Amino acid sequence: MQKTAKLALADGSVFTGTAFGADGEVHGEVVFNTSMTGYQEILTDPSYCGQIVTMTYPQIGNYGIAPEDIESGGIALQGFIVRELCEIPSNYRSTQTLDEYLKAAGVIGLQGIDTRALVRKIRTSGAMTGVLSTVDLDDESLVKKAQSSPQLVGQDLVSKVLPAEAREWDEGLHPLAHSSSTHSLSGKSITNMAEGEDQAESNYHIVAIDYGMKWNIPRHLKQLGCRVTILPGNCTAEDVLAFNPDGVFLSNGPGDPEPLTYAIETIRNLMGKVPIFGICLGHQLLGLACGCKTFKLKFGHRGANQPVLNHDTKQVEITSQNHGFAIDPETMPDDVEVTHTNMNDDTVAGLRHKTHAAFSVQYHPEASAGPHDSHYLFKQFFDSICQTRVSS
Ligand SMILES: NC(=O)CC[C@H](N)C(=O)O
Repeated sequence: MQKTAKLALADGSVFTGTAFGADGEVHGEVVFNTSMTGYQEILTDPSYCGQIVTMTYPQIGNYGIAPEDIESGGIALQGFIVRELCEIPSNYRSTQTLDEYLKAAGVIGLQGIDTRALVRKIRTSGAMTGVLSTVDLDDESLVKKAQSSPQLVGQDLVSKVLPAEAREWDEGLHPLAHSSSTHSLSGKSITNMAEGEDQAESNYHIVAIDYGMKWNIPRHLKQLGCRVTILPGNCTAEDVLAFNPDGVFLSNGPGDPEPLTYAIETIRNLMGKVPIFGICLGHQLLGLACGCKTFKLKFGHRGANQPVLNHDTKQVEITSQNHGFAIDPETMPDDVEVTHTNMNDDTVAGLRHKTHAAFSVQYHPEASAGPHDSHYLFKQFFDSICQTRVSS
């Protein structure tokens, strides 16, 4: 028998549909993602911690769940909303339906609502807090709860998703993830990433600081032929330097970057000592460590077709994105420059320090899911590691 679920927003609107996944009640910031594929990677991206995610693509679940496609140890988002759930997936890699997956993970799903109307509301009014419930179906009570649930701004959500301890990462890219443009088709190494250098020959060591990292990032770092050590996002600069790394990577992660003062301090103490590359939250934290400020976007960028202009090459990259905050260019000090711009709204999509080897992007070159246009950034990081080693 079908069970009712409801989503109430802080502006008083209520959407009634059918429940799938687990039963219960959650609150969170309601956001939308425009990707046509990649729902499994979205579900397991820790950056969605504290959020209820709506997919704009009308049918979700049609290729099921494949264990190789997870991006972290579990699902960090609060709830998942689709127009239509596909209950009979067709995919030789699938081991479970989306419904079964959410049930097992204890995550509430809602389907059968007008997701276009919901998205238009968010686009017009901005991301809002909401409550998703299968247990309380009283509109008035749900709206009250939505209005009194906490805002994302000012919260440290990284502490909820960072790993408990350090570990080594040994997995390279999945053979299916190799693109012909940047990776050798033998699946052995990234031939043109390190100018023909074979994976096994590099002895560089990268420390990746994990604020809720998507696993396709260390897969890419490993594919560069480097030793990869992952440290929890609350590590100090001394913890990092104790490994004597050749490069430091700053990961993606959930929520507002400004409250993460411990992470900003660590990065500030690493700058100038070791090459740094940051993605998404890592980009925002690098910017904050350089003296920039961040602000909250009206409804954020979440999807797999965001156009970004590379100022060096004048080329446009189509990128995968998931963020609700951005660097304020007005606050950028003189020793920092913008390298990439989001062409939809002219927000900062990449920056670099003019004197230290440190650069970052607001988007996701590891894709997963999404286009592979920006894979070159991993090579750029590798090159800056090589150059620093040669000149030191
Ligand atoms: N994917 C991410 O790292 C997101 C960064 C940050 N939490 C934001 O929403 O802007």
